[in-house]
Amino acid sequence: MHHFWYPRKELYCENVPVGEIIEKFGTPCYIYSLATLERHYQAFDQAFSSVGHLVCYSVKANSNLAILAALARLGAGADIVSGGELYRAIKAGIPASRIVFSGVGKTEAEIEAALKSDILMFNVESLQELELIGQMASRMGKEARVALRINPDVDPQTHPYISTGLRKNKFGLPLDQALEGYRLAREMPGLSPVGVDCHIGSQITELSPFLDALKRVKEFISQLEEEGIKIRYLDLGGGLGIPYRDETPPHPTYYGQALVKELKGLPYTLILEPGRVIVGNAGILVTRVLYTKDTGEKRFVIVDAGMNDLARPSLYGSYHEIVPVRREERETVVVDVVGPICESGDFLARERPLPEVAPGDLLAVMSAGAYGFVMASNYNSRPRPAEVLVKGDQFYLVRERESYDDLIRGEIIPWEDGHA
Ligand SMILES: Cc1ncc(COP(=O)(O)O)c(C=O)c1O
Ligand SMILES: N[C@@H](CCCC[NH3+])C(=O)O
Repeated sequence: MHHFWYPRKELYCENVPVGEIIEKFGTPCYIYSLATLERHYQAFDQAFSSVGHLVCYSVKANSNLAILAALARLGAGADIVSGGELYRAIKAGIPASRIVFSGVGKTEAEIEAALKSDILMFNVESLQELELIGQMASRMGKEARVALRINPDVDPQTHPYISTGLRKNKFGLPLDQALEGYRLAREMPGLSPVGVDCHIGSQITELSPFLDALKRVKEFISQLEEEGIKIRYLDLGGGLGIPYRDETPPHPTYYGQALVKELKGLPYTLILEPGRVIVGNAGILVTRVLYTKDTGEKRFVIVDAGMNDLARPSLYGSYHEIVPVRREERETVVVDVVGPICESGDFLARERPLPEVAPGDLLAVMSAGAYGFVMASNYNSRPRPAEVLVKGDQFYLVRERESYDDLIRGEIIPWEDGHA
């Protein structure tokens, strides 16, 4: 469910006509619905209300400060994967005591910042990282709370680029190495092994991979207990999918029920790291048609948003619904919707039936709230788009469109200003 709708002929976000926002801020433009975001967070949180739990929103999905601050107000924690995400989460008011730090390549500087902030837990992904965190914590007179991320070797049946829980993926540790890690963590003075972590992939649309992973995690925890290692936190990661087209992922309520059923009576605080399911359908990308052309071979709709603004179609062949901002009686034609980037792989949709459009028309690319702006780049020296948040009948600019000055910030010509 989301709050993008057509009360009459024009697309609205909550109670604001999308066209009105575009008149003010131009295209391309990401537009987010606060009501959708809040509703998704609350539905997800509610699904786990019968057990001790903490929802750590996965910042990588959409890290705009306003989005993070809105979630912070609802009591969300954060799943971060970099020093930059730590900085954002704290700036947005998410307490460090609700932050978990995942990722295979944490640097010393990032670990130090997280230790100084006293985050809830490090989700550790290698034995070398574990040792480094232990040494650094000891040096700083601290004890780092850690979980090892185990790789349960289950197939999440998602796009290979976003599957993370197979043995061949770079994420986590195989069970035997993880066990070794817990033994090490128990002995090292700077470490307190308090959790077990597992995340198997993203855009998962079935319950079974989650349940398979949980089964292996539970078996692993029993093994730990046999060794006298008792954990408090069970972090099951994120990954619940959303409908982009005709997928039918389980509703968070059923996902919650299924996991909770497996955990009833166990003395763990459950941590969840949802990203896409919270923010994916709370955002759209609005773009303007620049030109149309029919090459005889194909019909193209050339728009002002490209793969630099929304990478998912080019990167994964992902499907995003595209709808006209103004609905009119028009003939349906099959087109490729392409951007201005000089790459043949720059498309938002291929072979897509769409109502015929003309230059100047606005199109909305739906379900673009997750892994949209965060993956945008400046390729072809294109400033990244504006981001706008809608709340009821109000709308707020939450990130300015980048300027040409932003594009060259930090660049230096060595032979100017006496440099060389
Ligand atoms: C460790 C970790 N946690 C959480 C997430 C969030 O995943 P999703 O947006 O699919 O919920 C990801 C991304 O896949 C991740 O790598
Ligand atoms: N960027 C991916 C998801 C990656 C999840 C991060 N572990 C997507 O757009 O679907």
